[in-house]
Amino acid sequence: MTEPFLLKAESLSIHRQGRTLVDKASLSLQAGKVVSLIGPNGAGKTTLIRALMKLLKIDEGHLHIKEGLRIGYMPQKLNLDASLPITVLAFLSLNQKRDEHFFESAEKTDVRCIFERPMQSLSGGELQRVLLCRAILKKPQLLILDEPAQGLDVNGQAELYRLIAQLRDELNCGVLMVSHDLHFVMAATDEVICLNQHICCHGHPEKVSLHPEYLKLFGQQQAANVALYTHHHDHQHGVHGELIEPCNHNH
Ligand SMILES: Nc1ncnc2c1ncn2[C@@H]1O[C@H](COP(=O)(O)OP(=O)(O)OP(=O)(O)O)[C@@H](O)[C@H]1O
Repeated sequence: MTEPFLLKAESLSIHRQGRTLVDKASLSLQAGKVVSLIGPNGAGKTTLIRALMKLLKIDEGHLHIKEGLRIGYMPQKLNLDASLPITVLAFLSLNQKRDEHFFESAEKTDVRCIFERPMQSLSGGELQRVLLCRAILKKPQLLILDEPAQGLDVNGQAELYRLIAQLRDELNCGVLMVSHDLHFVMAATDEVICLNQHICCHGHPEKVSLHPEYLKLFGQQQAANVALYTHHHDHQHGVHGELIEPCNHNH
């Protein structure tokens, strides 16, 4: 019998140095579904996803992982040694054959054109695309992305979330991503899990965005986002973004 889930966590708790970092968290991930993990700084998001990948010891609870599950992971940070320059191509080739799939993955994530560039010279958006490319090289059934759009401007974020949705469709993989970009999370996610050590609320983005626990944690930020996206535009911009003085219509 095939399991309906790729990964299922039941009441996972992680304690370190007398502190509870994750408290009885339960979740389930399926092929073709995007789940976003949101929560304030220090809420335990990275700790939880590292535990789901068995990179950290779980103190209580159960973790069921589909046999042979291939996970592609995009970490939050990449520590590169500045004294050891490495090109994008060499970085992606570490432990990886340069076969047809390798070049297809590079095409999909649009990194082929930067193969010869040193990793240290990449812009934030280019680096995120390279890390995403590396995450899909092993043909993952589950993609785990830790703040994939960090440091990108609004257009860069929109582009990256579009790419993630496209990869989900093409690979039919499950996606679990940690995000702080509530605006995009709400638009690009099948399920939102709001974590603050314990899971405060979860479900469809529209439902979660109205949940009292969510509003307590993110109400102000959401209000600011709404203000940002619906600000009163009482001026005009020229083609280069310059401000054009309002005209006086004295007819
Ligand atoms: N090995 C450890 N021992 C003790 N405390 C730890 C350990 N690892 C993480 N922590 C603490 O656990 C808390 C949760 O950290 P974590 O990185 O999971 O949060 P996060 O939700 O991913 O935060 P951010 O949004 O800032 O990335 C933090 O207070 C962190 O200092």
